[in-house]
Amino acid sequence: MHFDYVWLRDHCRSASCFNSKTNQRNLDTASVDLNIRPSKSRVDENNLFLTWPDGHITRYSLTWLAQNSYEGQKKSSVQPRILWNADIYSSAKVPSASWDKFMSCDEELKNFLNNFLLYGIAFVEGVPPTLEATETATQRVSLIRETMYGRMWNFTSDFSRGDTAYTKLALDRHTDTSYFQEPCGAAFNPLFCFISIQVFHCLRHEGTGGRTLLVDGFHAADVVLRQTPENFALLSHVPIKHEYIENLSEHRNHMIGIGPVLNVYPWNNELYMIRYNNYDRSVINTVPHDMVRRWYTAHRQLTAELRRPENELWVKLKPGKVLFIDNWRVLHGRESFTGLRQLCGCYLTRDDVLNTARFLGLQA
Ligand SMILES: C[N+](C)(C)CCCC[C@H](N)C(=O)O
Ligand SMILES: O=C(O)CCC(=O)C(=O)O
Ligand SMILES: [Fe+2]
Repeated sequence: MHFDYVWLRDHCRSASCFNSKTNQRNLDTASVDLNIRPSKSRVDENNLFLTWPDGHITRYSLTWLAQNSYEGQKKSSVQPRILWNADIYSSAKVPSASWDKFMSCDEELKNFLNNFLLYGIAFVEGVPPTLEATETATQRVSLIRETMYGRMWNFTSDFSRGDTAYTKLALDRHTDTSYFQEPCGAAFNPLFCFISIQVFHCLRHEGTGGRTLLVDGFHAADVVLRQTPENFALLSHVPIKHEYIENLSEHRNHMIGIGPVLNVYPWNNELYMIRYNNYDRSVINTVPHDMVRRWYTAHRQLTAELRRPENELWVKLKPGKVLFIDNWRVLHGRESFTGLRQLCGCYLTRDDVLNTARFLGLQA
């Protein structure tokens, strides 16, 4: 492990430098000489002690240093995940949470969130097929993220908005709100059918088709990384625009989100977000001419992985079965359909989902 002296001085956890009640730094970092060196140092079995030129003594536990070193972070992952194709997910027989227990028992919520973090999708069954119950279920997990689609949405194929989601057409796999600077997490109830973590809940459906398609974007990206690392690198470095332009008399919106298709933490190359929406991808003018073709080649390889039939998990959402989707990881789509099909759901704020998970003791 390597530590810089200025870093060590900045991370002093003594009472005068750090308020352990608020977990906030008291020390004014700008007052530390950038060339500071301790005048004395000492180690015992568990601690390192440094005495600074002004006489101030800092004690670091060796465990704390190991946990917080760059070398330690580089080797560990921020969030454990199980990458899946249809077979892996089905064989895992991941249980759905049941509505009553989900609402009343923290252990049930914890199991639900654990599955959600591991697989990027999770279900709650037995939810009343109403907007209100969907909202109640969602609030157990997170704050609801209000967007230009509203807080809770209740949508059907009435073309009430300038987007293909509001039709009976098939939708190929995609992530939602790729045109936001920070895409939502989601939930769907098929009045219901749920999606950001998005919630989809299919409230009712009379007719044919309309199954939901789910694909683990991280599984596909991982194959690209292992087979063709230079393509993974392109997709994780080249910024791309996504755009939503709606021009209806009651709804005028123009959203632009810019960022790479694959988003990775720079210190360990761990993937944390995929933005993939070929419908909403905008003009590519952020890429130098000599890179454009290589980017398309990389994008094609990712698309081919995402489209492998063995990676497709098809589910028929029934009223009462709420689907939560980590919209930063799992792509969703749907079959075309006939008849009446109504879904309600909402977007979630990712910070608040992770907050709930951490509160329950999960690594997130
Ligand atoms: C209907 N509902 C509000 C859930 C989604 C509408 C968003 C559709 C958009 N093309 C996107 O992919 O973000
Ligand atoms: O109709 C569906 O099942 C989902 C449509 C969709 O992709 C969306 O609303 O984001
Ligand atoms: Fe969508």
